[in-house]
Amino acid sequence: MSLEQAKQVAAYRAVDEYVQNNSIFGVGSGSTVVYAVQRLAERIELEKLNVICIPTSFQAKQLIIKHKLILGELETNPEIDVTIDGADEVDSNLTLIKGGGGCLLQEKIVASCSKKLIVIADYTKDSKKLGDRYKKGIPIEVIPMAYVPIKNKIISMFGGEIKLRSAVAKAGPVVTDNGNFILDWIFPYQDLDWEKVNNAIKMIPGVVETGLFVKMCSKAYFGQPDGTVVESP
Ligand SMILES: O=C(CO)[C@H](O)[C@H](O)COP(=O)(O)O
Repeated sequence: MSLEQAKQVAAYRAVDEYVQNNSIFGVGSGSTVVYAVQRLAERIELEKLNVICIPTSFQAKQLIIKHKLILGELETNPEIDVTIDGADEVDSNLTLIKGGGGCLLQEKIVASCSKKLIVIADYTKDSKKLGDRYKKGIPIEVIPMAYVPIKNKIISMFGGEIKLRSAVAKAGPVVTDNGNFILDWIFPYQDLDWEKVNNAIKMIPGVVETGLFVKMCSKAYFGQPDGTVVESP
């Protein structure tokens, strides 16, 4: 079974278990979420469900529109029943690294408004300790004018290495859906208190949000190479 199929089985399982009629649903971002929205659209059509979808990015909004689902916003629906989203790495405490796709700010806002955040991923994202699997670092969304001082401050506080994320089909940095830059912090591989690290980074002026999701995720589904799905916890 391919990695894509592993993503799909995890996504289908989560949507089947968590999406209910007359609910508000947060739509995460990334390649795994594409399968979740596919399944959601199938269920809505078959079961005639009433589900309002709140996007976490431009990509998520496009998916909602493409599948002709009901598009909502936090202004009118500030309380979300469940959000299903991908992750770059999930440790044994369900602490997440997110933002590999650059959408961490809106993902965290929507997750913070959700009664439940459910993660869907393939088996390569399932780790014991952050840094075991995802080697690109923790994404940090920053105000462009402040990226150099922020980079220096994080390195002097915690060490490691920081790269300004570069765009692929454009010269220069990635600019997020919110007009900001992304720093990828390759942190020293050691036992860190992620809640403290997250709070300390967030206190630096110019930091908008980090891709560290601590105590936010209720459950993770990992699609396996044999087509089964492993749940955590
Ligand atoms: O945090 C994210 C985007 O900001 C994604 O959820 C994360 O990068 C996982 O993406 P994929 O499902 O493509 O592996």
